This record gives sequence, C-alpha cells and structure tokens, in this order.
Amino acid sequence: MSSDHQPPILLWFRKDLRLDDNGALSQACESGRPVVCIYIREPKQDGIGPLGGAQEWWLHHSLEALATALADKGNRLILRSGEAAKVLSGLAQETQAEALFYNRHYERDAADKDIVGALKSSGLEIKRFRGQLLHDPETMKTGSGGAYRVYSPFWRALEKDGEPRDPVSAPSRIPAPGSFPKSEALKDWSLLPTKPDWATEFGRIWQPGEAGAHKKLKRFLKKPIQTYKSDRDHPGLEDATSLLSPHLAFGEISPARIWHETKGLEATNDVIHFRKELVWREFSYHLLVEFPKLATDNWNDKFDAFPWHFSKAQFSAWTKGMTGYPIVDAGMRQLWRHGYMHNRVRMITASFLIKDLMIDWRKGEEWFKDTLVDADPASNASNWQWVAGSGADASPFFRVFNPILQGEKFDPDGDYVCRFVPELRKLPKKYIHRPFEAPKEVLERAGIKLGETYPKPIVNHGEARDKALAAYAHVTGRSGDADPRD
Ligand SMILES: Cc1cc2nc3c(=O)[nH]c(=O)nc-3n(C[C@H](O)[C@H](O)[C@H](O)COP(=O)(O)OP(=O)(O)OC[C@H]3O[C@@H](n4cnc5c(N)ncnc54)[C@H](O)[C@@H]3O)c2cc1C
Repeated sequence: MSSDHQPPILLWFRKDLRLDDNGALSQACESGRPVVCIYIREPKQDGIGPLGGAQEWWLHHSLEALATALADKGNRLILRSGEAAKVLSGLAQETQAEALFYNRHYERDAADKDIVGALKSSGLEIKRFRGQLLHDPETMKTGSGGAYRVYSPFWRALEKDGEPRDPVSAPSRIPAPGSFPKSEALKDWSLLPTKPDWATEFGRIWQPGEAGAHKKLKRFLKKPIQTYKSDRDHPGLEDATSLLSPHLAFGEISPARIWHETKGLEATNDVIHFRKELVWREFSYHLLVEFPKLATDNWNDKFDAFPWHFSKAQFSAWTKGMTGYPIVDAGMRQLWRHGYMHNRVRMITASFLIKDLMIDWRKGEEWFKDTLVDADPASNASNWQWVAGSGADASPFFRVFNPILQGEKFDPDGDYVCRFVPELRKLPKKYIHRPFEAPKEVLERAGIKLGETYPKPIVNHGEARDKALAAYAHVTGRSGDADPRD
C-alpha cells in the first residue's frame, strides 16, 4: 500500500520549528505513513503563550521558513487556531489520522497531560519524543535522588555522564497525505507590528528559521568561539557570542546539534566555556521542572517579605533607556531596537531595576518577556531570580552592580554605549560612563545638556544601594555590606 492510502500521523510542531534532529518528525517519517504537519495558535493557558510582541515577530518569520522547508520535502504546514485538544481531535477526524506525534515541551507538561488525556480517550495513538534539552530533567538526579539546585555539581554530573547523544539528520522526504486539510493564512494571525513598526531593525540582525540558526552556528564556530571566554563579557565587541538564543528558544536548532558541531574542535577553555553556557540553559530548565512557578514566585520565600517599591516614572525611564546611567540606557535601547541584549548588560540592567530602583524582579521579567526575541520561560525567570538573589544558586542580594564601574570595566572605550546612546558620542572616554561628573565646558563641547539632551541620573547609585541593602538586612536579618568590587 502506498503511504498516502494509510491513515496519516498528525505531527504537532510547537517550539521545535525545525526538520533537523526532530525526534517526532524523524520517527513519523520512518513509519512510512503520511504526515500532516500542524502548528496551533492556542489561547493563553498555564504554561502556554501568549508570546511577547518581539517573539510574535519571530514566530511569523519562523513559521514562514518552516512552511518553505516542509514544501521542499513535499509536504505542507497547516495552521489552525484554538484550544489544542479540540483542534487536534477535529483534525484527526478530518484526516482520518490514527496517531499524534510530538516533542516534549517542558514548561507545558501539565497542560499537555490534559490534552493528551482527552485525545487518548478518543482512541488516538500518542507518542511523545525528547524535548529541547541535552538530558531530560528526570534523568539528572543528585546522589540522594533529588533535583540539582546548584550549577557546579550539575555540570560535573553531566561531564561524568559522557557526551550527549548524537543528533539525527533531517528526513530526506516527508510523506504527504493524499489531500491536505485546510490551513489558516499566516497573515491573518497579525503577528507583525504595524503602527508603530518597532521591529524595523530586527530583520537586519536576525534570520528566523532553521537555516538562519545554522548560519549563526557556522559563523560562531569559524572564529568567535576561539576567544569566547574572554570576549563574551564585552558588549562593545559585536558578534563575540553565538547569538543562538532565539533559535534555541523556538527550537530551530537543537542543543544536541550545537554540542555535536563543537566536537570537531579542540576542547580548549573557550570551547568548554561555551558548552558550560549551554548547560546553564539546561540547568534553568531543571529548576523550572522542579519549581514550575519560577516566573511568578520567589524560589527563596524569604523574599516574599521584601518591600519592593513600584514607581511608574522610574520603571518607564528604565524601559525607555532614560535612567541617566549610560550602560543601563544602552542595554535597554539595544533590547528595544534588536529584541536582544548582551548577557553582561542584562545583568547590569536587571540589578539596576531590582536594587537601585527596588522594583520587583517580576516586573523586569515581564518586560524582558515582551521585548526579547529569545524570551525563554526557564532562562528568563531563573536569571532574574539569580540577579535578585531569590533564586536557586543565586548571586547574593548584597552583590549590587555599580553601573558606572561595570561600564568602565566591560565597555572601557564606550563603544557599546555610543552605538545605542548616540547623544553621548562626543563625550571624552573618561566621562562616557559618568556624564553627570563631566565639567560644564566638557558637556558643552560634546553638545550635551544634561536633563535635556540626555537625562540626569534618576537615582543616586550610592544612596540607592544603601537603601536596598538596609531593606535586605531587615528581611533576612543578614548584614547588607556590598561587595565594593561590583
Ligand atoms: C536578567 C536576564 C534575563 C535573561 N533572559 C534570557 C532569556 O529569556 N532567554 C535566554 O535564552 N537567555 C536569557 N538570559 C541568559 C543570557 O543572557 C542569554 O542566553 C545570552 O545573552 C544569549 O546570547 P547568545 O546566544 O549569544 O549566548 P552565548 O554566550 O553564545 O551562549 C550560548 C547559549 O547558552 C545559553 N546561555 C548562555 N548564558 C545563559 C544563562 N545565563 N542562562 C541560561 N542560558 C544561557 C543560551 O541558550 C545561549 O544561546 C538572561 C540573562 C539575564 C541576566
């Protein structure tokens, strides 16, 4: 019997928008049965969407790329909106499908359980395949059988385990059904911003989709990885890191594929450091699976009593990159313009929001979720809690980043600041991270009027730090001495 006379398999794409190393897809193809490829736009539920604005932009282009890749293999992408269980059972009836294959999606395990329960009772064969991690969280346990809560032993356990599995290549052909069910039109989903179109620069930097992911990996492995360890902390160096995070967030490339491609390189400290960063992503997911409320609740509940203070005006200045601290403002403007921010600057801007402005980390997490193209439920939440000090294996609260010293250390020539805060370009390097200390005539020569062309600092860092540390000491009963090196 030819494949198109057999009942098809429904292949449910979610955050695995790729053909390479896609367990559900390769197994569906190997079965020889026709495959109906679906992407469902679901209404908001626990663990499911909606995506932030920047990721909607990405999703639009990523689905276009996936549709093209499927067409090249003789198949088609079907788009539907609605609750997954209803859409899938409707499609199963329409296409006479007898099976559903999908890859695991860790943050929505609970929601999936209900969906799968409903579909199984209607007689559909359901197969779940590995998710977007090197190791499933259940397989990584401490000696006493618990989940890891500290990164270093987690990394050592992975090392001891040996190399992760090898990735599986994309199928050469994806058998199509005799006829395709109807698809909604992507443009009708209105994922792209219109008025205003704040994503004008995104397309210059990013190429969403699997091909774009592989290009980024190739570029990174060719050179930047050789100096990754030292360069990754310097935001002024463009392209010193892999820029793979949004591709990983949408599953356009698998971590196993990335790891595998680094195996051809000599295992220098730089290569190992890069792998360790990939493992920070793994660790974040392990924390999320252990504590599904990672984005909403303090891991350390002592922080529940922290006296956060929300000032609308200060939050707005932070989001707009108008705090008067150049490195913070450059980071927040990079985020708005590119849907991305350098890792070092993410730490500085997050520390500023939490400790200088004493605004609850959850407000920052939400803003990042809406504006980052790489927003990831595990990495975003775990990193915000890391900076706040409320997370597992977190940076202590009393480590307060000084935005001036951080700028001078990691962007000594002000290259990064000048790229995103052009009004400071003519300022001598000496003042680039502290324009408020520049003499009047220096500011005049640089064409800067503080408070007019560039803001005065919205808080005094020293005073703000003391206030935050006093609040911390009050909540935890610990001394709030800051680390002067930060
Ligand atoms: C406050 C804050 C929020 C963050 N939010 C996110 C987020 O929503 N999504 C996200 O992917 N990363 C997040 N990060 C982590 C990190 O900033 C980005 O992963 C990194 O900047 C992405 O750039 P890259 O791909 O060039 O990274 P590279 O330096 O090339 O690293 C390779 C990969 O390792 C992973 N990785 C690197 N650093 C971390 C880290 N600290 N935690 C977890 N995984 C890491 C990412 O998948 C990254 O793509 C956040 C960090 C902070 C401090």
